[in-house]
This record gives sequence, structure tokens and C-alpha cells, in this order.
Amino acid sequence: MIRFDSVSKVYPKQTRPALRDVSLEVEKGEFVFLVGSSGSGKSTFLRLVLREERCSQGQVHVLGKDLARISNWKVPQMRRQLGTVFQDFRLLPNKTVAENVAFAQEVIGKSKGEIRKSVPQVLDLVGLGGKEDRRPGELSGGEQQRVAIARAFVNRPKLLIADEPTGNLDPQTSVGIMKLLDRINRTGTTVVMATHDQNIVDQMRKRVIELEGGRLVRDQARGVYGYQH
Ligand SMILES: Nc1ncnc2c1ncn2[C@@H]1O[C@H](COP(=O)(O)OP(=O)(O)OP(=O)(O)O)[C@@H](O)[C@H]1O
Repeated sequence: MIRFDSVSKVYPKQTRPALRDVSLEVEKGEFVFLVGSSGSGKSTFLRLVLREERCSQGQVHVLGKDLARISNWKVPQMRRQLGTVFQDFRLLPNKTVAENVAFAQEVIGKSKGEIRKSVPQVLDLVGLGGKEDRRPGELSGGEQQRVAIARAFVNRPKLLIADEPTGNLDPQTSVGIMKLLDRINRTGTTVVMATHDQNIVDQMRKRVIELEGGRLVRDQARGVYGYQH
């Protein structure tokens, strides 16, 4: 699903690499937490997977493809197979819940019939049945994140990338969001999630990859958060 071979990333005008010689593999169906202090390279790792950035050295494979060999015009096609969820939800404020989710299908050319069928299904799955006509501003943070997850999942991506999805949520709401991501993972979608949320990582006991100063310093099956902020 994801393979990094000796990957380093140095941003323009920087001398210190944001990632240094990282090698790892994430298999289909895994749930992986990416942890590490601020600036350790977690977002850089995710940006390389999404091909928002290119690596400086090494090779990044996602869904079996060497990202260095994908031409720019093919990047949107590759991203359609990925779902993304962020700390700040990134919903369209003037669209309703249903329209936000439908939009993800419209942009990839799904038929109106398909959209009419799958939007209510996925909104039910995330527990938002009955709220389809609200706008994001009329929802709680947890509900907004559920919309974002519905939007990320509606096209059934093989891989879901989540960058601190519980970062703006209280602990109880966060647990609900994690239950949902776990459920999505159980449908076969691989999940990679960067987080600072110690409680969640300790509770879920999934694979934990820790970065420190851009290096991979720990890769633990059924791991714990394992370091102090
Ligand atoms: N666009 C950029 N240009 C230059 N340097 C960058 C850029 N983005 C990140 N960096 C640097 O790369 C290093 C890794 O940053 P990154 O955002 O990947 O860390 P992080 O682990 O995601 O941090 P956080 O937990 O705070 O989100 C940091 O030193 C950061 O300052």
C-alpha cells in the first residue's frame, strides 16, 4: 500500500532534512499511527504519500506506483484512490452536509443516480442520518469531522490518510471519531493517522511508527504512544 525506501526530504532553502533515510512498508488493511513531537516529520511523511511534495532522495511507492514516475497530470487520478481527513475539517461552508459529500463524487464524474444512492448510505454509516440539510456552521466539531470522514470515504478509497483528525475535538468526541475510523479500517481500507493524542494511541493498540528529527526511531506492532511531549 505504502513503501518508503531510504526516503529523505529537504525542503527548499533548508539544510536540515525534514525526513532522513526513512524505510518502511504499510500493508493493505493496516491501521497505523504516526507519532512524534512537533516538527518530527509526520506531516511531511503524509505529504509525500499524497504527492503534495516530492522526496529528495529514495523512493516512495503508493498503491504499487513509484510516485516519482507519475506525471503531474496523473496525480489527481492517483489521489482519487486516497481519502484525506484533516484537523480543521476543510468542509465547504456554503454547501449542506449532503452536498459536501456529493461534491467528492461529482468531481470524479459519478452519475446522479450513484450519488443519490451512496450519499445517504455513507451519512448513515457516520451517524449523520437526518442532518443532511445542515451546513457545517450548524454542526458541532465532532459532527463536522464525521462529514469530512464521510466525504473521504464515499468513494471507497483503498487508503485513508488522517492528519490529527481529533486535534480540535474533546476526548469523548475523539473516541467516537476513532470508533468510526476503526470501522472504516475494518471494511478493508488502510488507515494512516498522524496524531498527538496519547490516550487514543494507548487505547487502540495499533501499529505505531515514531519519528524524531525526521528519522524513524520506532516501529511497533500493537504499540503505545510511548514518549512525553
Ligand atoms: N514547507 C516547508 N518549508 C520548509 N520547511 C518545512 C516545510 N514544512 C515543514 N518544514 C520543516 O520540516 C520539519 C518537519 O515538519 P513537519 O510539518 O513534517 O512536522 P510534524 O511532525 O508534522 O509537526 P507537527 O506535529 O507540529 O504537525 C520541521 O522542521 C519543519 O519546520
